[in-house]
Amino acid sequence: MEEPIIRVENLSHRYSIQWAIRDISFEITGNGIYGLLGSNGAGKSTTMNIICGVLKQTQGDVWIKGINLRENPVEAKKHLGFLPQKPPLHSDLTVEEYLIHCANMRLMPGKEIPGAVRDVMVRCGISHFAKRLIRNLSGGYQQRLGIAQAIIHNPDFVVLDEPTNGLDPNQIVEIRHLIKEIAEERTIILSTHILSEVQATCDYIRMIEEGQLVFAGTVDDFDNYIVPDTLVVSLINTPAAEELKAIEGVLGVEELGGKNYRVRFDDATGVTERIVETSVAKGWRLSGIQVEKNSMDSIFAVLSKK
Ligand SMILES: Nc1ncnc2c1ncn2[C@@H]1O[C@H](COP(=O)(O)OP(=O)(O)OP(=O)(O)O)[C@@H](O)[C@H]1O
Repeated sequence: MEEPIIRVENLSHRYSIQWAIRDISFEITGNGIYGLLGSNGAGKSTTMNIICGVLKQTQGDVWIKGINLRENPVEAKKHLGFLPQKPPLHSDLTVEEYLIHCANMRLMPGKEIPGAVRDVMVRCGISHFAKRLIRNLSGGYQQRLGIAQAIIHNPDFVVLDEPTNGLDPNQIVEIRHLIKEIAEERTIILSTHILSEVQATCDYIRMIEEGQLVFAGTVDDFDNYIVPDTLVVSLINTPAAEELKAIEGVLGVEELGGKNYRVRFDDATGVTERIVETSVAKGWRLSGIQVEKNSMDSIFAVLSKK
């Protein structure tokens, strides 16, 4: 069986008496972008800091490519890149000097460093700023450099903490594009509390609430976590709500104004068929019928029990 890129087993941590995270277990085998979701104080940073070897857990274990992070941190971290919320940039260095410094910190062999720096600058679209002081870069380019330092040693696993925080809308689009590109060859865990970011960027979701894992699945699984129970129906020759309510399987009808009705049901397929048939029989002239999906916000609220 394929070795997971990361395996987290029964991870628990307490700062003082209160547990910040409790018994979190998951593993990731394939490439792609995993969104780490959770409300404020849910335990995301604690989990990420442990996974990145910045914080020592109270209990449990983390393996990166089969290497135990607690027992063999230097080896495990060779496969790991990390961009904290505040990128660890040195404003008085140039882009190139800083990346050489990062490569040295990563214990890369000296002869590999110039090539690696060149490659990562091309990859992250910052080659033209190689000689520029970091303090003179815009926020978007500083974030590109933050991503470059996280992947300079070509790790299989990269953790990004709120990577688009503080960027303007154009920079956000560019950084998301870059993250998707680098995820083609590696696994990324991306922490965010912006649900539209998860929808735009991630393939999978892990959600933590009150220190426990409450969801693990694809973005589609998350989207469909609450089974829809309403349809929006548009009828050109508007009937009285009672007529719709009389259709078998319809549990309630709300008039939305114009030609639209919200219909609550117990079985989507059966009710849709019966509404279409009744509309034809009664000449209502159906112009639209669609199941109403729950928004990611409402699913997030249910999972975080708010
Ligand atoms: N250094 C610390 N000392 C004591 N308690 C802490 C410390 N850091 C975090 N906590 C507590 O641990 C719990 C989890 O916090 P954590 O920062 O991991 O959550 P989070 O999901 O990252 O939140 P946010 O989105 O607000 O950053 C919270 O109750 C928090 O108050």
